[in-house]
Amino acid sequence: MSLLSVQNLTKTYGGQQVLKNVSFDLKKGECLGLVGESGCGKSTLSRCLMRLEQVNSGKILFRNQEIQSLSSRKLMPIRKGFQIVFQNPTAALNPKLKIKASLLDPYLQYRKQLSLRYFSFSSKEQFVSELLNMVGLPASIAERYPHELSGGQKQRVTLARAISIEPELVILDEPTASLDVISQRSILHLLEDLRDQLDLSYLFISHDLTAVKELSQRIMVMKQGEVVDMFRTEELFHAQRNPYTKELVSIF
Ligand SMILES: Nc1ncnc2c1ncn2[C@@H]1O[C@H](COP(=O)(O)OP(=O)(O)OP(=O)(O)O)[C@@H](O)[C@H]1O
Repeated sequence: MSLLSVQNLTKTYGGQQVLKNVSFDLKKGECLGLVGESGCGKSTLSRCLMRLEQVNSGKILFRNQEIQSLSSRKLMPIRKGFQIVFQNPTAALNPKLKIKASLLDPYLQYRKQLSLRYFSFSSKEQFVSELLNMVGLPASIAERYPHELSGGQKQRVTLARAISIEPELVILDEPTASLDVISQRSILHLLEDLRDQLDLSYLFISHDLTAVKELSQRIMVMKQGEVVDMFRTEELFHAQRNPYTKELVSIF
């Protein structure tokens, strides 16, 4: 069974069709990479999948359940199964909240529907420290504010927050784009570790074909709102690739 199934998704802004019949499946345990030039609709797709935007037509099925037009109340118990990590961790964290408050927020929101497998909750302090430990940060970070952290540390915090309710799927929308090369590498390694330890599936959106190649089992290529190519990662250099994929490969 597919964890996520997207069928003929269409999204229009004004008169501009930004997503054109986008269809794909993502299997449990899989990392599906998504690449394509700036403006091709990658972030719009991720916002539609998260139901931050309403689609014009098409279906989004999570665990075989249609979610594209569910009410907020009906979506709530399903919504805990998928989380998103954005490109800019500074914008994703409330500057007025200490890290511990940001980390507790999703748990407190969903606690009635949660039965945790990997984390335990005996106290707020212990839970926050377990989360920080999972993303390679010291427990003392809990008492700090976002502006007291580096970009790499902030992205680790947003990852800790995303995994705190043990989702099955995490949408990674260019999670390393705002970081320096060394921090990018360590976040990629962390993503690999978290996937293995927490049995996660990823939709990994990135401009960085090298990073996508490293983390993903399959790669999907978008151009001007359409999926133009989809293949197993080891087939990236095969002759039958779409000309646009070949163009992307030649840049890297
Ligand atoms: N809220 C909006 N209102 C109107 N147009 C929008 C809106 N959001 C995105 N667009 C347009 O939709 C198209 C796709 O944008 P989107 O941000 O999804 O691309 P992207 O592939 O994620 O780009 P990047 O890699 O630069 O983040 C662009 O032409 C953009 O201008």
